[in-house]
Amino acid sequence: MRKETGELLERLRSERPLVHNITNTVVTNFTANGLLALGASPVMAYAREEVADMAKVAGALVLNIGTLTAELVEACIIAGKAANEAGVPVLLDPVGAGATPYRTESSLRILREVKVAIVRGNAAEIAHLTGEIREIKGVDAGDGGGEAPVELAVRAAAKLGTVVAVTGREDVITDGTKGFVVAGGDELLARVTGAGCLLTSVMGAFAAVERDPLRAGAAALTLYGAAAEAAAVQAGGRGPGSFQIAFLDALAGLSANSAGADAVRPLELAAGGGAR
Ligand SMILES: Nc1ncnc2c1ncn2[C@@H]1O[C@H](COP(=O)(O)OP(=O)(O)O)[C@@H](O)[C@H]1O
Ligand SMILES: Cc1ncsc1CCOP(=O)(O)O
Ligand SMILES: [Mg+2]
Repeated sequence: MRKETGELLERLRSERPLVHNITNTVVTNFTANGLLALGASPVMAYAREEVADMAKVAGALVLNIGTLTAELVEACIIAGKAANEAGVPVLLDPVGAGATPYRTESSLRILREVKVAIVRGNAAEIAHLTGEIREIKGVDAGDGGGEAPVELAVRAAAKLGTVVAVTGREDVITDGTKGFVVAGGDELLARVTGAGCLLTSVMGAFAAVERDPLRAGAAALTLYGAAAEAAAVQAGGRGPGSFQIAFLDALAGLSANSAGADAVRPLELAAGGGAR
């Protein structure tokens, strides 16, 4: 897996895939800079008049409802359908699902009308999409209720019929029957707004160069965690501001050897679908 992750990073850097983001007003600049630092080519395009044309020529489409409006949700659906027709992978970040009914309903509507390759969210957001209640405060997860994210991710993937990534201290990506658990990262990621949103877009960049969403997602999660660890060292305890800048540098500095040998392990599922 480590070798494959390095190869995917090299492929990404040579192909520089166009990632079409329909995202929120908080994280637009950070997302574009993070994708550029990694080696992808970001574009933000929201107008209903153009989203289908942009999505069709992109390597991946990332839908993010962080500052949703009725117009934005319509744009997501138009773009998502065009991407589906063109065979372009679509990712969804259901920011704040569960914080308000409108966020939950809009995420579920997108999932009904668009074939989504990967949904990535924190534990509270993913739980709310499956109809379970978890503590959520705006866009931030609570403590996750103590349950291992593996169980939640497996249940959500089965219920939503798509690959699901649940992130937090430990990350999980699964299609409900197999997947990966990824360790690493740094707590400072939770102190930088947009760290989750950028991660979903980074997963989009990998999905553009690797059609297996589990492998693409695992590579993105592994390298993102490695970049965070390098940035924390570089920031030297100065805090979230220094870390944010160091993190962009660390994304640019990722190499085939950056992924830790034991950062990612295959998800083992017991007979009957439960996690072991
Ligand atoms: N306590 C933590 N320790 C290490 N990494 C973390 C921690 N909390 C979040 N992360 C990382 O931060 C990134 C964003 O995840 P998360 O905070 O779950 O998303 P969101 O910002 O959407 O709530 C992921 O790479 C995740 O692994
Ligand atoms: C603070 C905030 N409010 C609406 S969207 C947003 C950004 C959320 O970003 P992330 O989920 O990546 O922390
Ligand atoms: Mg988020």
